[in-house]
Amino acid sequence: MTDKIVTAEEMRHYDSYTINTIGIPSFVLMERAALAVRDEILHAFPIALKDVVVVAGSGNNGGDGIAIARLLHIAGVNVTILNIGNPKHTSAEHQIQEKIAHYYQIPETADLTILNTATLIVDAMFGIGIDRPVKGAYADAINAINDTDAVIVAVDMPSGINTDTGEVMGTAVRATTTVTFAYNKVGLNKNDGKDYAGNVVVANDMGTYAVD
Ligand SMILES: NC(=O)C1=CN([C@@H]2O[C@H](COP(=O)(O)OP(=O)(O)OC[C@H]3O[C@@H](n4cnc5c(N)ncnc54)[C@H](OP(=O)(O)O)[C@@H]3O)[C@@H](O)[C@H]2O)[C@@H](O)CC1
Ligand SMILES: [K+]
Repeated sequence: MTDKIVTAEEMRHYDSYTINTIGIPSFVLMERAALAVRDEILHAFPIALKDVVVVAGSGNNGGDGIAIARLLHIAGVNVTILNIGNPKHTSAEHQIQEKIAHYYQIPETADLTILNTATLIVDAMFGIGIDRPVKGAYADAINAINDTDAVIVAVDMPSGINTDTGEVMGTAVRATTTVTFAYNKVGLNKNDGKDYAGNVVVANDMGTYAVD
């Protein structure tokens, strides 16, 4: 157990060392991340599981989200994936998660109105990889998430919150709970990030190696 609080760069360094030097495949880390979020959802929000929508961006945060959708689907939850990312920019891990989700026949849509029927929303748009202000369709999706009465579980970071400063980058998801991976993040503890994150759960058994 550690109370280490890290920046995006530190987290990327630890992830990279764990994957490239130690040799734990990134897909293993992604599955462990997804299992942690699934467990938190099933244990903390059993009464909000009627209609779950996973909002997935095109990077690895979105890949986590699609894995979470699969794990909830396997657990018998009615879950739909709302894809808001750019299909031309999907990460390798995200593409594999998509392929697996298709085999499981998990419903997918690009229609934001599905958010109005959601009892629980998993925010997997952007994690530590957000690098510019959120605009256009991405901002519309975040604002639509915030306009619902659903429980909102953010994956790693509330989308739109700067991992290092806690500042809102244009607009940001207001989460009920944020499940963050390996270590707490600076941006979950200062400025608006503190409020937008809601209850912060650190999934600290990821196996990520904290090398200097
Ligand atoms: N590394 C690991 O081993 C592990 C990582 N894990 C997970 O991966 C996450 C990090 O993944 P990541 O590095 O792919 O970044 P991520 O947060 O998905 O964002 C990049 C994407 O967002 C996009 N984008 C960014 N800003 C944008 C904007 N304003 N407006 C619009 N688009 C914007 C950007 O688009 P592009 O710049 O390509 O156009 C790209 O598609 C991390 O938080 C954790 O959840 C876990 O699985 C555990 C193991
Ligand atoms: K997120």
